[in-house]
Amino acid sequence: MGLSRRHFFQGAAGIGALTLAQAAANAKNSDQPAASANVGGEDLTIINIDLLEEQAQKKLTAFAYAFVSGAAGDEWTMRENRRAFQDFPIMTSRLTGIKKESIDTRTALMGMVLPSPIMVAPMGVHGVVSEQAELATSAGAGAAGVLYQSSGASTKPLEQIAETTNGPKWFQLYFNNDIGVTRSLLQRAAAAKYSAIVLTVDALGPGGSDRVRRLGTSVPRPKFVFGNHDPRFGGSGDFRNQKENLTWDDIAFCQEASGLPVVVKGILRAEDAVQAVKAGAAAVQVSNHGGRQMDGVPSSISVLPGVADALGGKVPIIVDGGVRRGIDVFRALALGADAVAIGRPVLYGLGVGGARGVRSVLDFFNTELKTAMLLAGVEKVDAIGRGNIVMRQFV
Ligand SMILES: Cc1cc2nc3c(=O)[nH]c(=O)nc-3n(C[C@H](O)[C@H](O)[C@H](O)COP(=O)(O)O)c2cc1C
Ligand SMILES: O=C(O)C(=O)c1ccccc1
Repeated sequence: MGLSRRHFFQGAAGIGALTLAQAAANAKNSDQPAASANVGGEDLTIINIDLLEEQAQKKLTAFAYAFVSGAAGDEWTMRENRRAFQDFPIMTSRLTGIKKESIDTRTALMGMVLPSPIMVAPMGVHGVVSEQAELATSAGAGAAGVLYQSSGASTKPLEQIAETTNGPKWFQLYFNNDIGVTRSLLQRAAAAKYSAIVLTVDALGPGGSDRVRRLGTSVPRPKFVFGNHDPRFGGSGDFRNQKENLTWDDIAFCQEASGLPVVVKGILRAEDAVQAVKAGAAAVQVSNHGGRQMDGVPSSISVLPGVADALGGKVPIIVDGGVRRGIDVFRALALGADAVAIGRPVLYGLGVGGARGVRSVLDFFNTELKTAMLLAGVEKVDAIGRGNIVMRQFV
């Protein structure tokens, strides 16, 4: 099997294959992150993410740590998100003549060229972790040159977040029962120059966990603030009034109301991925919400190859869940992802080191990814493919 992967396609309309060179020519976002202003906090030396989590546990309030680290039920899916990477050992190529300086992580995605295939997954209420909340997280992501997926349930309003980051950004939507509220959020996201809508389809609300419940009233509980719905910031509606009975038609609504491409987040089943594209999705995000909604569903990485085969390169695939090492990013790319989103580690970085802590976490992943590419003998992200994995399950 060859190592080369499919070309990238732009949008659900199938405009055609977009090579890296073409995408670079079209790119709205520079492939070099702009010099970052006002990135506060503290640079962190990250040995690994488990050690960072230990530091975060010491520094955060008991509630904040339980809220971020927890997952639904017995947390089997959350553990499985990490364990299942081990089902896919990496196959390397030797004597390739590739050297460190020529490793190129640039990634063509939805008409942009990103410096790396790593992005920040949408997470609600960063205010629970840090006073500056999403303003610090998004600034840190921008400084690292990493795309920021901004949660619809952010503490700060989406406009303020957009002003703070100098990097590319997508807006994640929790579809409101009140269609007027949903339309207004979509229009605000477009006006604030988010370049895609991420429609989350796997969640009913904030993820509860036994870790949070067992704290009971023994610890202070912050009030969740939802900046996008706060009338003081031009918002309306109640965040909790979320539409449970989403249908395929809601994808087209998001596209039409915003004029932006729609990424459907929370897909596990290959048939759902195909249906999402038929319904107008410009990309699919394979995810189980970090195991925070339904426990017992499979890990993201285990279902990724099936989704990739079913979509056959028609639209880009983003994957998230349990990514804690550069080699995890590498494995996800090899199994068919075009980009990889990181969740909890980013909030641990925020809690321990503010904006600079976030940048340190993202730099850690980028550095580890480059090392993995060098050691595997692959020069470009686009050339990472199934040939880089020992396919024990899928031969
Ligand atoms: C504290 C927290 C809040 C989250 N909030 C959202 C959210 O608002 N919207 C959403 O689509 N996903 C949300 N997620 C899920 C993440 O986008 C992502 O799917 C998951 O965290 C990835 O797994 P990882 O944490 O193992 O990297 C949240 C996850 C965490 C940990
Ligand atoms: O906790 C979550 O996983 C989540 O999606 C969420 C939703 C709303 C507010 C905060 C977090």
